[in-house]
This record gives sequence, structure tokens and C-alpha cells, in this order.
Amino acid sequence: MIEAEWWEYDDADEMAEAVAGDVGFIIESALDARGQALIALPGGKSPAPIFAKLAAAKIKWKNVTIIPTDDRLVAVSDPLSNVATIAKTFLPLGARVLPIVSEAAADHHAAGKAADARLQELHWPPDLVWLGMGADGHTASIFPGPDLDEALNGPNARRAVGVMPDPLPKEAPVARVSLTRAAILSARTLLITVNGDAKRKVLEKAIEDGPLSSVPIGRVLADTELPIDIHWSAE
Ligand SMILES: O=C(O)[C@H](O)[C@@H](O)[C@H](O)[C@H](O)COP(=O)(O)O
Repeated sequence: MIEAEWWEYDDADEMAEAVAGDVGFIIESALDARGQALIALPGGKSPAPIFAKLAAAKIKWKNVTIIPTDDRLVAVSDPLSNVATIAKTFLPLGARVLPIVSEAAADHHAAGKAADARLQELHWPPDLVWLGMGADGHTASIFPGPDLDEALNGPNARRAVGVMPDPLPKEAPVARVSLTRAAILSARTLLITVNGDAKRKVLEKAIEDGPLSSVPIGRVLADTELPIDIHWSAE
């Protein structure tokens, strides 16, 4: 049974304010408790305004490590790079921003293994995994395709996996590296941001269907014992 609490906003700006406040609080609490924080931030376009608000928070950023929940196998100079969006905002503040893809990887499987090795060196679990969701119900880079089962049901210790979505998503038609379901659910807190009525319907149904869901986010969240905060804005 997925325990989800919905927070609703009229527009993206109002949501950005609220989510930045929550994420700032999660980071502060981790810094108070452990002296350091590890957070995983989503890719795509919609989180950028929230990142900008979060960046204004007075936080000891040098003690904060940030990883993307997933990234596209592209150069950091490519506009599709998720880590580049994160780095642009948080590197100047002194945060440690760790890429999970490297251009040296021969293919997405090798990239997934390299990302996993990199993540194994971190102080786990993450204090926060913040997820976005595509209109097709993918989350992080967990998509339908030949790598879906490994992403969902691979060994518990595996933190990252290489993914070749099938079909390739229009907005970024490239191979990816993603946190696995186990890594996502290992987080101390889980937060989701989505906007618009269409995504809301997809997410509500995915949660209702749980393990039987036809879309990745339902399968990722199924059986989680973490309460989930879902922040939704109408626009
Ligand atoms: O593809 C990626 O890199 C993402 O991390 C992905 O899961 C993203 O969260 C959704 O595609 C939603 O993106 P938007 O919020 O921009 O619609």
C-alpha cells in the first residue's frame, strides 16, 4: 500500500517556493544529524526553477553532495545533460556535484556499471531522492524496454543501471543511466514533483495499480514503506 500525501499548488512558482522550503529543511536536518547530506535531484526541465529557489537558502553547501537521479549518455556540454543543469546552480555555491555518467563508457551497460561503482563509494543512503515523472509514467530513467527488469528487480545492492529505453523518448532520445528501484527506495525521504492534469492522472492510477501498474513509476513505488510527498502544480 503506497502511502502518498498530495500537496497542490495553483502554479509552478508557488510549488517551487514550497518544495525548495521542504528540500532545504531535509538538507538542514541531515547536516544537523550527520554533518553531511547526500541528495539525488531529478532531471528534465521542470525542476530548474525549484533549484533556483533552493539555491537561495542559507545552507552549508560545501557539506552537501548532489547526484542526479538519472542522466542521459551525453557530454556535459550537451543541453540534455541533467548533471549540467544541477551543476550550473549548485557548483558555484560550493556543493559537491557528482556526475553519474562519463564519456569514456563504451555503451549503456558499461556506463551503468561505472555509475554503480561511483555510487558505492558514497555515504549511503541518500537523505533525499526527489523524483520527476514523464507523461508516459517513467521516473528517473526507468523506462519500458530491455533494461526495465534489471532497474526494478536487480540485486538490492545495485545502485545504478544502464538503460536503453524502448521506444526512445521524444524529448531526449538517448541511452541513460538511472538509480535502480532499490536505490531510490533506500532514501530516507522520497519526494515527487509533477505538473498538469495529464501527469496527475497517470500518477494517481500508477499508485492505485501499484505492483500491477503498466507504467514504471507505479512499479517503482509499489510496496515502498516510505511515506511519499507528492507536490503537484496545475501549470
Ligand atoms: O528524463 C530524465 O532525465 C528525468 O530525470 C525524467 O525522469 C524527468 O523527471 C521526467 O522526464 C520529467 O521531466 P519534466 O519534469 O521536465 O517534465
